[in-house]
Amino acid sequence: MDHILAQHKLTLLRDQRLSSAVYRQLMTEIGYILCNYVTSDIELIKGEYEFDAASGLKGPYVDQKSIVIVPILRAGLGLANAFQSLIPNCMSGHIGLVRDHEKNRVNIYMHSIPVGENLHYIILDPVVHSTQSIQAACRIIEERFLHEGMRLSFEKIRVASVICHEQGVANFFKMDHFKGVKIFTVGADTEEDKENPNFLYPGIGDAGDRIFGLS
Ligand SMILES: O=P(O)(O)OC[C@H]1O[C@H](OP(=O)(O)OP(=O)(O)O)[C@H](O)[C@@H]1O
Ligand SMILES: O=c1cc[nH]c(=O)[nH]1
Repeated sequence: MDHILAQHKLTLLRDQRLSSAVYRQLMTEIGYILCNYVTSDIELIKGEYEFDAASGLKGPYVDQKSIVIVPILRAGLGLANAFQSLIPNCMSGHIGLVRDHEKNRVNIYMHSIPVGENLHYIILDPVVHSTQSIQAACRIIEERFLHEGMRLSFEKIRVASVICHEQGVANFFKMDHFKGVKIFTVGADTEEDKENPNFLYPGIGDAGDRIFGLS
């Protein structure tokens, strides 16, 4: 996402000296810009709203309930306020995941996902690294559809992120299973931290810990 203000704010987020308050604020500000981009190509269910009863004049409006934001806990919550501010009547789903570095997998500890025809899902996760977390999130949404006897088109899933690992995302797009998923990101790092390859370099640190005041 080539937006100069988003790039500027990503540069600031990379600063390890930031307080959690400033980190969260920057994350929210990036969230507003991301929300604008992520929703710009969604074929939303639009209608006409009569805003003047006397003249019968109408204008276009969006069926906000056709959008489901899905923050991946914890760090995805850092983007949720921005999306909820701009789409205040959207639905929210939640997916709780945590990476298990030793076993090289993610553990799912909760999920709550509304399902329906014509819904658009926006997965929120500031960091997309190996992509295991967004893969798990996509599969959970897919399974929820199957459970309800419906088939999910992955074209209905968008991912909003702040920083991605270039190689991780390239690998993700080679997987036929997730064909149709779009990832929106502000920056892409090519390197991992030499001392701890579970983190990107320069990255934005441990997003969950930094948002919630643990580092
Ligand atoms: O693409 P991946 O390799 O899966 O890594 C990205 C995930 O890792 C972090 O979450 P973490 O598991 O640390 O949990 P947290 O959000 O609770 O900190 C981050 O918030 C992403 O969800
Ligand atoms: O928070 C996170 C998660 C994965 N990789 C990172 O660099 N940061």
